Amino acid sequence: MNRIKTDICILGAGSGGLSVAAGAVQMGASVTLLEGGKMGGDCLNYGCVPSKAMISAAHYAHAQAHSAAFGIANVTPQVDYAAVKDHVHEVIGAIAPHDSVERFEGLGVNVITEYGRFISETEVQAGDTVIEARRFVIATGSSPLVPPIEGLDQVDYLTNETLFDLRETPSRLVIIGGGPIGMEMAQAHARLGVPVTVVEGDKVLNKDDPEITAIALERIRADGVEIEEGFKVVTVSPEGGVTVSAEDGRSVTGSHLLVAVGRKANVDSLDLDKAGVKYDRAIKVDEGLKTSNKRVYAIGDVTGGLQFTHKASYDATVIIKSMLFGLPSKAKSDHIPWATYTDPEIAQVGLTEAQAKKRHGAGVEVLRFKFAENDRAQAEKRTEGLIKVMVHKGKPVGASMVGMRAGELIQPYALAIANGLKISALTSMVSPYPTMTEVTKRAAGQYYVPRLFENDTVKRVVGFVQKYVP
Ligand SMILES: Cc1cc2nc3c(=O)[nH]c(=O)nc-3n(C[C@H](O)[C@H](O)[C@H](O)COP(=O)(O)OP(=O)(O)OC[C@H]3O[C@@H](n4cnc5c(N)ncnc54)[C@H](O)[C@@H]3O)c2cc1C
Ligand SMILES: NC(=O)c1ccc[n+]([C@@H]2O[C@H](COP(=O)([O-])OP(=O)(O)OC[C@H]3O[C@@H](n4cnc5c(N)ncnc54)[C@H](O)[C@@H]3O)[C@@H](O)[C@H]2O)c1
Repeated sequence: MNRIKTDICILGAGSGGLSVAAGAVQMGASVTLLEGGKMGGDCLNYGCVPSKAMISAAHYAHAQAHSAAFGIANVTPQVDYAAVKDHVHEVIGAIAPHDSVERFEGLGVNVITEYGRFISETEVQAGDTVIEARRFVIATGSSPLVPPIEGLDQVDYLTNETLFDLRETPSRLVIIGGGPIGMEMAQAHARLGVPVTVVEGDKVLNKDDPEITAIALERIRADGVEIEEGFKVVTVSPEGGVTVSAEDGRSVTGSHLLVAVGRKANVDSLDLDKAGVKYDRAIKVDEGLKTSNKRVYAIGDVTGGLQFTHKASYDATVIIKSMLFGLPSKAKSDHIPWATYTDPEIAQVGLTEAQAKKRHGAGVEVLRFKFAENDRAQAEKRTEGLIKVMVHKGKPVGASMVGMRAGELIQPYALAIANGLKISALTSMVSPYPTMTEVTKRAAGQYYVPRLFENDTVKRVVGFVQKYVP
């Protein structure tokens, strides 16, 4: 058995682990990084990257079939599903060098391509190496949750770990779960010509503001996605390919089944008890992302909560400050945005309207601005869209958005909320015309409409100045 000593040992080379490794080694710490699966983790190999690459292919298919409004004849897209998957893997391949063993070794990180598990409070074993470290970082991510639904183990089903390797075109895709994975993949497949049914136990996209999601759902349904809400799957059978059935007797049959019902933290093989690290469904961390063993941090999906790539990278910045410089550092979550890449996209930062009213009561003002009033949206014929901004004491506390590229357009509000800026910071920004981002400024401008345009005092002052000031 080899024994090595290092300042920082990181378990998992996904978004969180790689961010810690790159930051810590370049600031002078000795770093050992363990990865038993693929470098880049879920995001690169089975998550964000392949899903967005598929969505991009679906966008081109949809555009071919919907160009007549611009004076260009619609054509029926000739989709080669296997070639779409080639494109997906090309994109993964293009990004992979950035996350590779070679790049990280080049930065000075000691990379061990093995899974690690704790053997004591200060040691981890990976293959035939025992690593003793000053600090450990658990960044082992999450896996698709496969619920104990009767009959599910009797059929072939897909998850995000296998979907992007499927090369035969489904004749009908049934998706269990109408969260972001389910809805992004449903619309992408529908646009690529695959009939799709989503079955959802609750409401689809239920973590977002319903006024916002209703606008996206209109277009998703128009693309041909069938949605069955209140359809909690209780049995699955191989009948007719694959059939899912709900408690109330409804059933849906397809050729392929995608299970997208949430995530399970990767804690099982870590021997956390030997490290004195407490966990239940996820690893428990304090505000500084330390576990119950103060030498061990946990970041990203394995801690539950918001499960996004940018959240895992943010967690990395929080712990680097405390591990490398011994400074106090606390993770916040109010300023973490998210976007769901349906078309139109849905984006959120801070509080939704319901959350803001619950937290701040009647003191919350909700500003609204429709994309239809934006000239660029008119030129693009993408007028379906809405931004809502929740303001408390002159500061935005949340923004919810639906519309073309909402994931990009939400960012001025992510900046404002992260830095506690006033709504006037948004209105004093000058946006180039004609851009979609003008909607963010125009929404903020609504704050001043009653204060400036519907205000008798302002009118009196202006009248006085016009009459008496030369
Ligand atoms: C289909 C899909 C689409 C998504 N789209 C988006 C998106 O558009 N935007 C977004 O922000 N987020 C998206 N996400 C979420 C995002 O992928 C995750 O939040 C992110 O990957 C979490 O990063 P992480 O570092 O915590 O974990 P991961 O990226 O999962 O990395 C964990 C790594 O740890 C390794 N590992 C596990 N156990 C051990 C061990 N014992 N020793 C060593 N290594 C170990 C694993 O092999 C893995 O490589 C998506 C997820 C899915 C499934
Ligand atoms: N654009 C993005 O940033 C993006 C995209 C995809 C995934 N993700 C991340 O991955 C996570 C997981 O996504 P997800 O869509 O798998 O999970 P999710 O938890 O967001 O949604 C799962 C859905 O499945 C439903 N469900 C559960 N059991 C069911 C049953 N038996 N029958 C019918 N419906 C059932 C739930 O009610 C829920 O709405 C997300 O929360 C997010 O953090 C992010």
